[in-house]
Amino acid sequence: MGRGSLSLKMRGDLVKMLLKLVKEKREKFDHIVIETTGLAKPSPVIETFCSDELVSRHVKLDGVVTMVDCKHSMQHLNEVKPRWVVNEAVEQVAYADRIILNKIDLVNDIELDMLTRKIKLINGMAQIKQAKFGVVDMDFVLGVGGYDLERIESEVQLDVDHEASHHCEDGHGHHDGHHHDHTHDSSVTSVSIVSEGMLDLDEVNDWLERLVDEKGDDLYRMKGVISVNESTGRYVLQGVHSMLDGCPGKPWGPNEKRINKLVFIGRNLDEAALRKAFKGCLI
Ligand SMILES: Nc1nc2c(ncn2[C@@H]2O[C@H](COP(=O)(O)OP(=O)(O)OP(=O)(O)O)[C@@H](O)[C@H]2O)c(=O)[nH]1
Repeated sequence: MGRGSLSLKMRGDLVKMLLKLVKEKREKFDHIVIETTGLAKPSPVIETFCSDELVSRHVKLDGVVTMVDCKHSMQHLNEVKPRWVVNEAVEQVAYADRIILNKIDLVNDIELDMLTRKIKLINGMAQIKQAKFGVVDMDFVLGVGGYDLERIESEVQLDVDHEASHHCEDGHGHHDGHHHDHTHDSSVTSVSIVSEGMLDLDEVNDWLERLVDEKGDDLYRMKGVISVNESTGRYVLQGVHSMLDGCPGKPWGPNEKRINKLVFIGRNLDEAALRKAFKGCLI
């Protein structure tokens, strides 16, 4: 697909092409893989699947896979653009469900570690795999279920260490590196909240509706598994910009710790405000 943003015409072409494939060749494929150029913004392609009624009736967006060239991408991720210009490299990392760190043979361990940290600060949600010549298991890139509420649980695998690398309450010895990353950071980051406790579902809904109303454009993706005062007690959520989706998840086990896990990826996220709003929903 072409460069830059997906114009209305290109989006129309994409819709036409998808519908044609479905109509004429439905039995001949299991998946459709769309490869964008290195300069494409992912959100218009994603939106095409979520907002076009005909398309969403026939095909489902499985996930966004981003291939990162370890040798050259740090330079692109750090590129400072004018305020109104998006950094496509950052956007492509931010929207990804899966990230392949390719060409690891061309960088040393320190470079690889710095790049991995940089990427995790932008996207604390994606699963990351290292590769040479793009070799990864098929399962890593197909059948991802990145937008599937039933799969949210396995997608939001935040542990305490992971959490520590995403904000400044960090006592794990990589404080310096973390700080360093922040000072050069682009405005696209992840905020993850991992916390025990029960939440009032109505309050959560009010909070998130307000959030997407006010910040929908800047809120790229959101996923969460939370413990609530209703139904089975477990509730799963996912969102892209102003589209929010949620439903009860599988019940908590009798001895299972009820840990809320939420990840937000977006531009100019106000971490303190998100944490405060989360706390405000605790019962
Ligand atoms: N050493 C090394 N070379 C690689 C690896 N993967 C790809 N290459 C080589 O890098 C060169 C450029 O390939 P890519 O970076 O994949 O470029 P491309 O995907 O064809 O081009 P774009 O889609 O425009 O990025 C080719 O010669 C590949 O053989 C790798 O893991 N290690």
